[in-house]
Amino acid sequence: MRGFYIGRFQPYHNGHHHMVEEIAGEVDELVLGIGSAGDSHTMRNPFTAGERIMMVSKSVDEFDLRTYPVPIEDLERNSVWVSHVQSMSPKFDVAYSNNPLVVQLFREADVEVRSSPMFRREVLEGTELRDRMVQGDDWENLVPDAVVEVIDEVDGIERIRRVADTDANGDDSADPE
Ligand SMILES: Nc1ncnc2c1ncn2[C@@H]1O[C@H](COP(=O)(O)OP(=O)(O)OP(=O)(O)O)[C@@H](O)[C@H]1O
Ligand SMILES: NC(=O)c1ccc[n+]([C@@H]2O[C@H](COP(=O)(O)O)[C@@H](O)[C@H]2O)c1
Repeated sequence: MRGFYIGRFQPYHNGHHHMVEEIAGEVDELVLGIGSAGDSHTMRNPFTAGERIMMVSKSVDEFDLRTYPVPIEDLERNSVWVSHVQSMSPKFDVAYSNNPLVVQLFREADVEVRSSPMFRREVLEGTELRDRMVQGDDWENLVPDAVVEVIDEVDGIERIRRVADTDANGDDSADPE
């Protein structure tokens, strides 16, 4: 059986990792949808699809599970989003998500969806992690080691601080100076 799990993974954290570990006990193969793939260099979406593919691929290497990372760009129309996902992904039998909109769209398209309880959500939340990176607070123990390595390789902390500064000044444009 093949599953599908989508997230923005900005960054991929231990909550996502815990979910993949649980999913690994239920499926033989898993497609990892890298959501909002066209977005990067903003406070909400600092990392590129390629960088997120590295985070996810290196992290899930420790599980006995074949995975396929697939970047999925956003669409203006929710009503055709499931078809868009299916057009980009290997075929899957079941979708995993805790995001209410994603759950609703898959169910309306008659795709089986499974949700799970949130794991340590008080700290394992992308928004919280990005805030910690900007503030200089501890975040490294909330993500797999491989994610620390990737963020280091791409100078991610420097980037997120710069974009936080840009966002705070109300400037959405990428100003290379
Ligand atoms: N701590 C967690 N435990 C279990 N599932 C989680 C946890 N955090 C996120 N998820 C689920 O993983 C999927 C992808 O989440 P996403 O990449 O948006 O992370 P997030 O932590 O919610 O980030 P953000 O704060 O940036 O929105 C969603 O289905 C989400 O509900
Ligand atoms: N219309 C659309 O493009 C559409 C609809 C539902 C979810 N999504 C995407 O799916 C992903 C869901 O992941 P999260 O659970 O991390 O929010 C996000 O990247 C979100 O933008 C896109």
